[in-house]
Formats: sequence, structure tokens, C-alpha cells
Amino acid sequence: MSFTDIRDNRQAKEARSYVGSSLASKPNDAPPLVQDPPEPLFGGLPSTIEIRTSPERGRAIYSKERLKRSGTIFSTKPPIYVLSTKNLEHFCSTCISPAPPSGLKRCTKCKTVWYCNPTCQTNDWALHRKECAAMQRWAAGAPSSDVAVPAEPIRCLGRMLWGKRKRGLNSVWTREIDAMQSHRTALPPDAAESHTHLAHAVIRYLSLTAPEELVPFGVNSAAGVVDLISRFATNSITLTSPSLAPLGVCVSPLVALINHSCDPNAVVVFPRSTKDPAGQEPEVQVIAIRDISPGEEIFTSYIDTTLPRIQRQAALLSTYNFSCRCRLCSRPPEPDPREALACPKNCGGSCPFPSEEDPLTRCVKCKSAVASTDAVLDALRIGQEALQKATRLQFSDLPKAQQLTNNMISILTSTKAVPSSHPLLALTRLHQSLLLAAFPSDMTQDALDGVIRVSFASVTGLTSVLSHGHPARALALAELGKLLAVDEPAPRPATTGGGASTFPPSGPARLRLACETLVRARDELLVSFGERNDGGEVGREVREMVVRVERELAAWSQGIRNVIEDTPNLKEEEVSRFSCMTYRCCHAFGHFAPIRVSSIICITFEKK
Ligand SMILES: C[S@@+](CC[C@H](N)C(=O)[O-])C[C@H]1O[C@@H](n2cnc3c(N)ncnc32)[C@H](O)[C@@H]1O
Repeated sequence: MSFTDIRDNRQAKEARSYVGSSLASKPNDAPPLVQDPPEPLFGGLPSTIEIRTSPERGRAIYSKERLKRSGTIFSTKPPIYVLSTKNLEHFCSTCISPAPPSGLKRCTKCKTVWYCNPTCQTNDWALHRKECAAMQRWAAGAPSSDVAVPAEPIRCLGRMLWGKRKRGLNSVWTREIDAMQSHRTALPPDAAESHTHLAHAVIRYLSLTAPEELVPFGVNSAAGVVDLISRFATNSITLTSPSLAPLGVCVSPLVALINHSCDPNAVVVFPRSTKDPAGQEPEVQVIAIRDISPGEEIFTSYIDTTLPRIQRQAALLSTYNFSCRCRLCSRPPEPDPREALACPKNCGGSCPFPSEEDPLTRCVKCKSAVASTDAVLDALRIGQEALQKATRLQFSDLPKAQQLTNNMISILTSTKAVPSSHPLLALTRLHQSLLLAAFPSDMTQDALDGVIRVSFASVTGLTSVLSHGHPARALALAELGKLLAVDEPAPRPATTGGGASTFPPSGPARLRLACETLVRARDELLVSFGERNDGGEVGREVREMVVRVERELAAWSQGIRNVIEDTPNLKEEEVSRFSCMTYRCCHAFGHFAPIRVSSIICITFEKK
């Protein structure tokens, strides 16, 4: 039976129905029906915000009062979420915690989904019961083991449909999901094709054999199937770890009310704020990264806002079907640090990227013209290609991906592309993650210094294009601080004379920089992951690191003071010259208990 048949049948039944026909044809003869008004949607919305609708952006969330930067605007548990396939055996499918030391327990039936304890398994059973059987059928019919588990969009849509049927098609739960925006009538051709594939996969996953079997899930027509997939594509968000690592996908109709801006005043994060006694995790929180005035719309960003305008616009149009008119898109800075070269005369100003149409470019400050703009255009083009290739190769051929990013960073840097420009910043961030993935356990000083320099370049780029408190920027600072605090395998002796200092510094100067960077990171993490969450899991970790590094610095300063007191004739420049990094030495002279030996200067040893 096709959807057209179902509709005809339904219309025929309606025509035969006593209630339907009598109400339709003779409304005044029958006593008025008293019906309870449907329960309103989003009843639990905090009193500080409200939903409004505009012709330009549809539904939206507005603040009703002043919202403070770093404050949680609202938090909620997404009603539907799944882990991505590669994370299934590393995280609990219910509370999304990483495997405890005792390990996760696997569902003995589907052997695919894992839990941290029986409570989590019991809490998931209402939804997993259907999923478990569907996964077993899917695995039995899979042509090979690498496709034995359905991809996360299929599993997520499965949970959405089973949830709708279980809660009831008129329940608030279902109506909130069905009210999410669909772009069925304006799908671009490539989206129509991918939506069709996904729809077929979902129907197979649910073991449905005829379209009418979708009716109990609230899908009554072919258009309904397209709506279902389009709603998922437009409104689903990435389920992330507290450090923004992607873990899976989720749908929250409340979060889905928030519109996009490339210059957002809020962010969506999963800070993991509690030990989860109430079973709230995974808890998604929307946090203000700026002060928000009463009556202001709340915006988050759906895409990577370090990208240049044209790429942002293309991504928003293809996935979300709108042209962004935010401040950054309609009045971009001149030049935009995402598309700029440093001044050829190094005056401190910068020049917009040249383009094929307009190859001439000048420094906006001193007006010096950039020579050889052809070389710049070539570098930008091959840089973009290298970025795509290295992104593809990062898991299958790490050395090759690393070689690509390394070479391209040198080429783009030689054209004087600024660290925040695209694709240099994207290549730098990718290179950093590749270096960290390949980090040897017996790491050398050169390798450590190398990754610190790349991490510093990422921070420099990100701080030019993302506002204070943006999670990506805060996490980049935390990463740099942590790298600077790593024990140096072979610290360089303190530089003699007043020559140019190298980066990163060694010894105590490095420890001081680590401490400053971690303090800055903590300050920003408190904004991005919320003050009430103490900056989330990463914020709390960084706070502990700051305490440790400060203690090390204090121990070092105390050591210096002791030695200076013991050796009254020691000159200041001699103090900085003496550096000894051996554990044995520090212990042997017992000046202070070294917490982190590599950063401690033992003057006495050298003096002897
Ligand atoms: C997650 S929904 C946001 C809520 C949506 N406005 C609604 O009515 O349900 C995403 C969709 O909202 C619309 N949208 C979001 N941000 C927008 C913006 N800045 N300008 C225009 N439309 C926007 C687009 O249609 C987009 O596909």
C-alpha cells in the first residue's frame, strides 16, 4: 500500500465517520465539544527567557532580563541521544561517562551497547528494548563486520520514533519534536538524495515492510518521512565531552529553538558539572559568553566561525537552508583576520587577501602594496586542498597527514598569512592534534618544544577570531598551559647575556609562563563552561594544575632565597646562570623538596 492509498483510505474513513461528517457538516446542531486545551509546549522554560516568532528566523529564544556573562541560561537533558559507533564501547550509553577503572558492562543480547552499572542499564531499557532487537537484526543482515552497527543518525532516528510511539502522538514530548523546523519544501538536490538514503536505512532498521507501518510513529505520508529526516538534519547537535570531543549526536527541541549567529552571545556545551546523582547526565547547558540585555535574542553558532564568510555562508545554506545576516556576515571587519596577510613592511597593519578578481592588495595602515600576489593565491588554493587531504588521512596515514600540514604551514607562513587566517589556522590546529596523537612516550625536548610552538600558534590565531570565553579558545589556552607545565626531558641551560630569548623558554621561565597561561585558561573556561559549573570538568582540572604549578614556583623561589641567604656574595646574574636539573642533586643538598625537578634550579651544586 502506498502513502497515496493510505491518504485515500483515511479520507474515505473520515467521510464514513459519524463524528467526522456530523461535526463537519452540521456544527450548530450538535452541542459544543468541551476539550481540554492541549498542554503547552516548553512548559519548563526558565522565567528569564521566552519564545518569540519572527517571519525572518522563525521561532527564537529571547532574554526577558539581563543575563550575566558566564551564567547558565538553561540546562536540560536531551530526550534523544546516542553515542557514535566508535565510542559505544568506551562510554556508558546512558550517562555518557567514560569507562570506569572496573570497565563497562555490555548488553548481553545485542553485545553492542555498554553501561557503567546496572542502574544505567535499567534506566535505558525502556528505549533499548526495541533498539536491542533492531540492532541484532541489523547485525545478522550486515554484509560485513564493519557495517554491523547502524550509523548514529539511524540509531538516533530509531530512538526518536520509538519514543514518539511510546509517549503518545499527542504527548508534549512528541509535539515538541514535531514542532522542530523542517525544510522539506526547499531541500537542495544533494540533501534530497542523502535524506532518501537515510530514510531507507531507518525503515530497514525498524524492520518495516510497508509505509502504513510508519503511521503509529506519527508518519502518515511520504512528506512525513522527509519532514522526519529534515527535522533531524536541521536540529540535531553533536553530543560532546567536557573538552568538546565529539561523542555522538543528540536532539533537544528546547536547544533547537536557538537561532544562529557567526558572532554568538551564547554557547552550547556539556560541562559535566555534577557526579550525576539525579541521573541528569548528559546535561546540555546553554551559557552566555557575553552579558545579554533584556529583549535581546539568544544566538549560538551552528558552524566553525573561524572560517571566512563565504565558507560559513555555504555551510549554513547547505545544511540549514538560510543566508546568515549576522553582524559578522553583513559588516565584516576590514580586513577580516580570517582572510589577511601581515603588512609587507611589517608596520603592524595587515592586508586583505588578494582575490582572482582583485589581485592588488595593500596594508590598511601604511598602504604598502603586496608583491607577488599570484604566489599568495596559489598558496591559499593548495593550502585548502592540503587541509582536505590531511583531514581525510589523519586516521589512516598519520605521518603523511603530518607531512602535509607541516609543509603547508611553512608555505603559508612564508606568504605572510596571519595565524588567524584560513586555511593556516585550520592547518595549525590539525597539525597540533596530529603531533599530540603521535606523541612518543619517550618524548624529546625538541618534540615537546615543537608541539608547544604549534599550540602557541593555534592560541594566537584563535584569540584573533573568537571572543573571550569562546570554548574553543579557552580549551586551546588550557592545552598550551598544560604542555608548558609538562616536565622538560632535557631543559636548556638559562641563556647567558641579553640575547634574544627562544620560545618556549626553559626552566623556571617556562613554569611561570605555564602558570600565567593556565590562569588565563581558567578565567576563560569559567565563562565558556559556566561559573556555576566551576568551568566544567576542564575548568576544575586547570584549577588544580594552577595550584600545583604555583606550588612548584614557590618552591623554586624559596630555593633561590635559601641559596642567596647561604651565599651572600652571589650576584643576581649568577643566580640566573646556575641551573641544575637533576633530582639527585636537589635531594643531596636538601634545599627544598622538589615537586617537579626539571623546573628547579639548584644553585649550590653549580656553585660547588
Ligand atoms: C535549529 S532551528 C532554529 C529554530 C527555528 N528558527 C525554528 O523556528 O524552529 C534552525 C533553523 O532556524 C532558521 N535559522 C536559524 N538561524 C537563523 C538566522 N540567523 N537567520 C535566518 N534563519 C535562521 C533556519 O531555518 C534554520 O534551518
